[in-house]
Amino acid sequence: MKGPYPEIHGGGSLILAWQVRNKRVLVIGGGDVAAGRIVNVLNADARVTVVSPRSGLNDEVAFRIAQKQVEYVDRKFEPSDLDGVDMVLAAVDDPEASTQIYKLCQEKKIPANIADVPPECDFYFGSVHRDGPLQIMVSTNGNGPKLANIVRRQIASTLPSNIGAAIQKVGVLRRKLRKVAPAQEEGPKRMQWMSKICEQWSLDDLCDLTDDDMDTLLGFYRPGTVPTLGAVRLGQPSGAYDGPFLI
Ligand SMILES: C[C@@]1(CC(=O)O)C2=NC(=C\c3[nH]c(c(CCC(=O)O)c3CC(=O)O)Cc3[nH]c(c(CC(=O)O)c3CCC(=O)O)/C=C3\N/C(=C\2)[C@@H](CCC(=O)O)[C@]3(C)CC(=O)O)/[C@H]1CCC(=O)O
Ligand SMILES: NC(=O)c1ccc[n+]([C@@H]2O[C@H](COP(=O)([O-])OP(=O)(O)OC[C@H]3O[C@@H](n4cnc5c(N)ncnc54)[C@H](O)[C@@H]3O)[C@@H](O)[C@H]2O)c1
Repeated sequence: MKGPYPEIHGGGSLILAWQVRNKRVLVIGGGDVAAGRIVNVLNADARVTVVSPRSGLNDEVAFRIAQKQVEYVDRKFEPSDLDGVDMVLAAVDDPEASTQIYKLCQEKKIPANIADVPPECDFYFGSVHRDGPLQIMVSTNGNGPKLANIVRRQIASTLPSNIGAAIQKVGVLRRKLRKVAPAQEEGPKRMQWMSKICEQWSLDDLCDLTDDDMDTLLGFYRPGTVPTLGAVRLGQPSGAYDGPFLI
């Protein structure tokens, strides 16, 4: 029966923003695919260890090892490498080793991605656009990785060039707001106010917000009332403001 709720269309993946900061990620292999994986997890602030014979390292992986961006073990994978590891990314050109790695990870309940072997992946990578705090991932759920890349680039080309910078400013403002309006009394109103700022201010205005502007804005924070940036710049003191409001 068709209810009033969203219909279920199974067969997708659960797309999440996995917080791996300071988690231990083991990358097995040191070739081209491993190099890409390493960039992905370093950008998410993980602690990365690479296991691969030195003879198989590509230039980029060798560079990151030399720069101490990752820890390095110069040999083939051994099962003890999995001790204390939170995530495994395997990119080796040896199907037997890949399968052994995946089985061990399953036994130890360590989430694993084995490049090129979809049935041996607890999660797939996607094609990612990054602009500061903004990340957009496109997945074709294993159907067409090249098309994921094409769709991602098409989406990215439609985005305003200052969207990442604007989002970064909103992040700072939200953190300041939470101090001014604690959740117990102000939770829902605070969220409404933040949503209105995002809807009514232009991206340029958000980008232009200085630290001082934010303090002024929050100085006359009143739930349900959103001033313009121009009004903020007039620097009216807290509570006494009756200039041009947007709502
Ligand atoms: C997103 C991205 C991240 C990354 O891996 O870096 C990624 N593949 C990328 C590129 C790419 N990979 C391949 C080609 C050659 C052209 C082609 O085959 O289409 C190209 C294109 C290129 O290189 O430009 C070969 C390939 N890939 C897989 C197989 C095995 C198979 O399909 O059975 C084969 C061998 C097929 C064969 O031998 O025939 C499998 C997977 N690849 C995935 C992710 C996962 C599903 C993602 C999704 O469906 O959306 C999944 C399931 C598992 C995983 O690896 O996590 C990255 C795009 C990032 C970007 O560039 O923006
Ligand atoms: N999913 C994808 O998007 C995608 C794209 C291209 C290739 N691939 C696949 O990913 C795998 C890796 O590709 P690549 O281009 O990086 O290959 P590559 O040949 O450049 O690198 C293989 C690496 O594995 C290392 N290695 C081999 N056996 C090992 C072991 N037992 N322990 C530790 N390290 C070991 C080698 O030293 C080398 O560094 C291949 O199976 C390839 O077909 C996947």
